[in-house]
Amino acid sequence: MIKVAPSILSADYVNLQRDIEKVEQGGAEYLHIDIMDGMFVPAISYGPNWVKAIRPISNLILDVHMMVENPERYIDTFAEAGADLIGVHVEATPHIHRALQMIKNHGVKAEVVINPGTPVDAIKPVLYMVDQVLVMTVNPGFGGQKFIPETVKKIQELNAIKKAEGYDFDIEIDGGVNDQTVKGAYEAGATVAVAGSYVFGADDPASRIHAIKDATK
Ligand SMILES: O=C(CO)[C@@H](O)[C@H](O)COP(=O)(O)O
Ligand SMILES: [Fe+2]
Repeated sequence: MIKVAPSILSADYVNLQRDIEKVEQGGAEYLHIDIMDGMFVPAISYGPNWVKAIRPISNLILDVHMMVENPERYIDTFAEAGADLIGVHVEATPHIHRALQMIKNHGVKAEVVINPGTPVDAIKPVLYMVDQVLVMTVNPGFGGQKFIPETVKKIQELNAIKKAEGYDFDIEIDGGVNDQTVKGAYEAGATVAVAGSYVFGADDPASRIHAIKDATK
């Protein structure tokens, strides 16, 4: 069964604690926090103070997805704010190995992220050192977009490398995930599903978490 990471990008910010409690009680394992800098992606979302504020009110794994140019500038700040896992895009820095090393030096789980247009080959040299790979299933920047089915082939390719090399990283998917789109990705090897609008778009987010999990039994 896949692990679920609700993305607070689609939560009700005025009632954030209530929404976080709903997904925690609903069986989610992670809480996905999208950091957007207005440069790597057009939108600006929120920063490390949100991670710091959420840390004491939740036991969920705080999964920080940095959509930030040159993420090395802010890794220390997010680690100190209480992130459990930090993801950096291979497209956002010429120093992906250094960025991942910085995350690991804090004792925080390190994730490398690839956009739909980036081949798995681009991250092969760092796969030995990561705890999680995030395969974007939409182009990053906004919630509520449509799942790109062609990305499933990349999950398969990554899973084949994982098995051949004996790596034990998780494979996360992010974008357009619901109880239908998650199926093919899960069969291809995805182990963690981010879902924003699908989960928080319902009056009862727990039912949507269960639907994703039931689809991957
Ligand atoms: O990183 C991103 C978007 O760039 C995501 O984490 C979104 O928050 C996913 O939203 P949905 O596609 O599930 O609505
Ligand atoms: Fe994300």
